Amino acid sequence: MSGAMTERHTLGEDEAAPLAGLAARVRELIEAAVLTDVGRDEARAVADEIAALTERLRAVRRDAPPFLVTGAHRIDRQAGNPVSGPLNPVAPPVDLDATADGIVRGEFTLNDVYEGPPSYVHGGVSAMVLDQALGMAAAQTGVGGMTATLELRYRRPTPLGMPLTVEAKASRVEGRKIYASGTITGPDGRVTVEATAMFVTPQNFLVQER
Ligand SMILES: CCCCCCCC(=O)SCCNC(=O)CCNC(=O)[C@H](O)C(C)(C)COP(=O)(O)OP(=O)(O)OC[C@H]1O[C@@H](n2cnc3c(N)ncnc32)[C@H](O)[C@@H]1OP(=O)(O)O
Repeated sequence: MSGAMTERHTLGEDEAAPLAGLAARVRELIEAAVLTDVGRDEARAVADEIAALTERLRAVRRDAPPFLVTGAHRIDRQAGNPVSGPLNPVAPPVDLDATADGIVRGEFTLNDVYEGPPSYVHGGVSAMVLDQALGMAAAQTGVGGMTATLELRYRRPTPLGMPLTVEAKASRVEGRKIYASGTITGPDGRVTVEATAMFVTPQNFLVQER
C-alpha cells in the first residue's frame, strides 16, 4: 500500500521510457483480455503465463508509484496516475498540457476497456478524466487542492474509439477554495460532458509549500 508520506523516487527520462513501454504493452493486454474469444484452454494457459510475468515484475518492488520530472511539457508528476500516468496501464493515458493562460487540455481516445453503455464511454470514466483535468487547472493557479465537489452534466453519449478532447480552466480562487470548469468534446466538436468543481487546498499543502 502506498501512503501520502512515502518518499517517492523521481524517474529520469531514461528510466521512465522502458516502464512507459511496459505499461503500453499491458494496456494492449487489457484490451485483448476484454475482447478475446480464444477458448477456455488457451485462456487458462495465457493466464498462467501472465501470472509468471507478474511475479517477475514483483521481484523488485517500490513502496509507492514513482514521480516524473515535470517541465514545459509535463504538468503532472505522478507516473502512476490513473488518468494521465504513462506508467499506469489503466490510464488511457490522457496527455494533459497547460497553456500560459492556465487552460489544461488533452486529446485522447478510449477503447472498449472503458465501455459503459454499449459502444459509449462509461460515465465514471468521463468523470475521472474531468476530475483530473479540472484538478490540474486548479493547480495552475498556484497551490492545488483536493476535489471537494464535482458536478457533471452528461449532454450526449461520449463515443468509444474516436478522438476526444478534454479542456479545463480555473475560474476563481476564494481563500483555500479553487473553482474550475471543463468539458469533454467529441470528434464533431460537440460537447458530450460538462463539469464544474470546487477544490479545497488542505492546510498541510500550504505548510508544505512554505
Ligand atoms: C494536480 C493534481 C490533480 C488531481 C486531480 C484529482 C483530485 C482528486 O481526485 S482528490 C480525491 C477526491 N477528494 C477527496 O478525497 C477529498 C476528501 N476531503 C478532504 O480531504 C477534505 O474534506 C477537504 C480537503 C476537501 C476539505 O478539508 P478541510 O481543509 O478540513 O476543509 P474545511 O476547513 O472543513 O473547509 C474549508 C472550506 O471548504 C468548504 N468545504 C470543504 N469541503 C467541502 C465539500 N465537500 N463541499 C462543499 N464545501 C466544502 C467548507 O465549508 C469551508 O468553507 P468556508 O471557508 O466558506 O467555511
